[in-house]
Amino acid sequence: MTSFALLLNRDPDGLAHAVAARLITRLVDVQSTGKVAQVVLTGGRVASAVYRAVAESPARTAIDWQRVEFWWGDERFLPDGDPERNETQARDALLSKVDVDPAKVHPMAADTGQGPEAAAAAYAEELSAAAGAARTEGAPRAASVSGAGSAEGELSAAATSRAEGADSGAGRADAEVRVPVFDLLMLGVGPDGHVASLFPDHPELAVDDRSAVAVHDSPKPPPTRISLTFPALARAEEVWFVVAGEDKADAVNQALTGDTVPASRPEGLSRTLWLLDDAAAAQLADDTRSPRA
Ligand SMILES: O=C1O[C@H](COP(=O)(O)O)[C@@H](O)[C@H](O)[C@H]1O
Repeated sequence: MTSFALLLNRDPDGLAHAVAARLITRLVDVQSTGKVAQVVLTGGRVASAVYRAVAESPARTAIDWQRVEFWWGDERFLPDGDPERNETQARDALLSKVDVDPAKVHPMAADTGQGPEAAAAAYAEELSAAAGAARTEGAPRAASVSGAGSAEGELSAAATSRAEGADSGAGRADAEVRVPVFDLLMLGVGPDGHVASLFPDHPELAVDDRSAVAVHDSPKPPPTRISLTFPALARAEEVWFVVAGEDKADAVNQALTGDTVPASRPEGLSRTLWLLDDAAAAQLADDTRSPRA
């Protein structure tokens, strides 16, 4: 079972700084075990504020940025360098400010005329290759449901039990979903309860045979996107939802009290955190609330 916590902060700025401090600590903790940290970034306003806060924190020097692998949970399918791309925002706010290894930064492809389906397939290939590399380097940090021998050697007991549960479904459709085990997956939530670029009532919610998918007709601009699928989002040790603003309060309440919105589905293999500002938590019942971040 994943452990679960809800942590509040007064305003978006306080939230961003609190999440930045946690992010630095998480990366330091993962690296202290000798691993290259695998992080999945999200997009949006709070995420950018978190990245800026990390870049501005003196504690950022505790991280060996060359030993962090960066992935994205979703992307707005736009030309390279477009300011609306999640990649552009993360590069501007953080990745250009610290000494990352360019080979370890894995943006989803920009729109170069190849089409979002090809771009999503290429991302799935890249994830699969990274999962394979993790296995051959002797650090079995790969998650796969492709058979009983899948490499969950370093997963927590909870993660192992979930991975075994998944493995037991011989012949299931998600047999080809192969991604590294992410140490941290950050997710925003839209006012409609979308997570990554998985929108309510869209067909991508049901995709379970790939790790990345093209998204069309997104209700939030731009209409064309790429997103990790739910099976891929399920391969993270820690999932952090980072949400600010009154317009998200209904979606947060729905996600935490039922299974009516996409954001209710992702869960960390070992830990799930909901990191909210007071406005985003406004509709939660008092007994759902817990200590401040
Ligand atoms: O379009 C997107 O929006 C959501 C939330 O963004 P926010 O600005 O409302 O915080 C984000 O999680 C997602 O990655 C992004 O593509």
